Amino acid sequence: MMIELRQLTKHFQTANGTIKAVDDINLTIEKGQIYGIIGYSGAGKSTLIRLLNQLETPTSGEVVIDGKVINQLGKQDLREARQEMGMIFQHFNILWSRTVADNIAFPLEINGTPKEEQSRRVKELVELVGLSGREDAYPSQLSGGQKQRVGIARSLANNPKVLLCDEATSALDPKTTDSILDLLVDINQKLGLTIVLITHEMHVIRKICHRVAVMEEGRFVEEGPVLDVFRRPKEAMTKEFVKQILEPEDTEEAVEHLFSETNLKKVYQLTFTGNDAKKPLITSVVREFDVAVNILQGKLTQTQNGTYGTLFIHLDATDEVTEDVLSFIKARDVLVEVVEHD
Ligand SMILES: Nc1ncnc2c1ncn2[C@@H]1O[C@H](COP(=O)(O)OP(=O)(O)OP(=O)(O)O)[C@@H](O)[C@H]1O
Repeated sequence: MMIELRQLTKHFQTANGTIKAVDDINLTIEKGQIYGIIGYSGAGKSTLIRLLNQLETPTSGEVVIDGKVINQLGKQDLREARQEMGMIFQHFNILWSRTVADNIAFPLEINGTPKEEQSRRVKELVELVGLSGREDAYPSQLSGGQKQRVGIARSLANNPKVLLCDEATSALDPKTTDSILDLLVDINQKLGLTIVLITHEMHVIRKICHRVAVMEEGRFVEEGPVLDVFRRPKEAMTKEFVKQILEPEDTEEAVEHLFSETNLKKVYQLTFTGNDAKKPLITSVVREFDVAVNILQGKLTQTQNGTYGTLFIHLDATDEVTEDVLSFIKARDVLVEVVEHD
């Protein structure tokens, strides 16, 4: 395992009393995992991520990174341990007076890496993050996505084992967000890097995380594989986040609309939870059975663990064939519910 938090607590004393920013958190993150922590503003996410690299020291508890209890290290050892953790930020934290190449070289200069080695490493990193050709540009000449690519390259300069991402895409538009998230997955796979990210956007969790924790008032109210949490959100807060990507009200409205526009009496709602894809399933139904399948509406979303979402279909077949088709679908681990018009 790469990261372990043991009864981790951080309290702040303020004029209005004690704030429990992080309150007795236990967590294990495996090597190579992309771990997401989601919560609203004030939940304690920033404090938690800052505890991971000791920008904050805990009130009590332990932060274990790659076998070392880093909140008990002396200065020199802590400096070394920190080199194994890169961090990227919402507002990029890049140096405006330096070129792309010199920004990326900065951490290498600081730790005295020889010039030649610096140039070699910068070239590698520029390629890795897709900035070839922009080495001599200044930050003001770059788009937001490119600035974050510089931030990512710089954070990787010292070959860290862990990358911490603090709302790394929150300042970017949706398309740029997706390209940066794709880059993070690419780096995770190529380098086997463990990634911990904090966000208030479910889309980010959905797109790249393997596991997620939902944080509220310093605690994790829910934790697990992304798909399990999507499938069975237990807490009200989690349901709100899951809604961000599934919008069930829209679906209900759409079905009402469907019934009012057509004279259909019965449709089937298929819920996919981690299956490969809808297409092969529907194609094989049509091949195997004497049935016409109308796909009425659907919202399917890809996660790191498979497809999640719902599809509304209408079947034009005899009752017997319909029964067989439904059994066939259910046998493929798809939940089937009947929606009837009343
Ligand atoms: N240095 C500090 N001194 C006092 N209180 C603090 C300090 N840092 C954070 N807090 C408080 O701790 C709580 C958690 O803050 P934190 O910034 O970790 O939350 P967050 O989930 O990251 O929210 P945001 O996204 O707004 O930063 C808040 O109530 C905040 O006001």
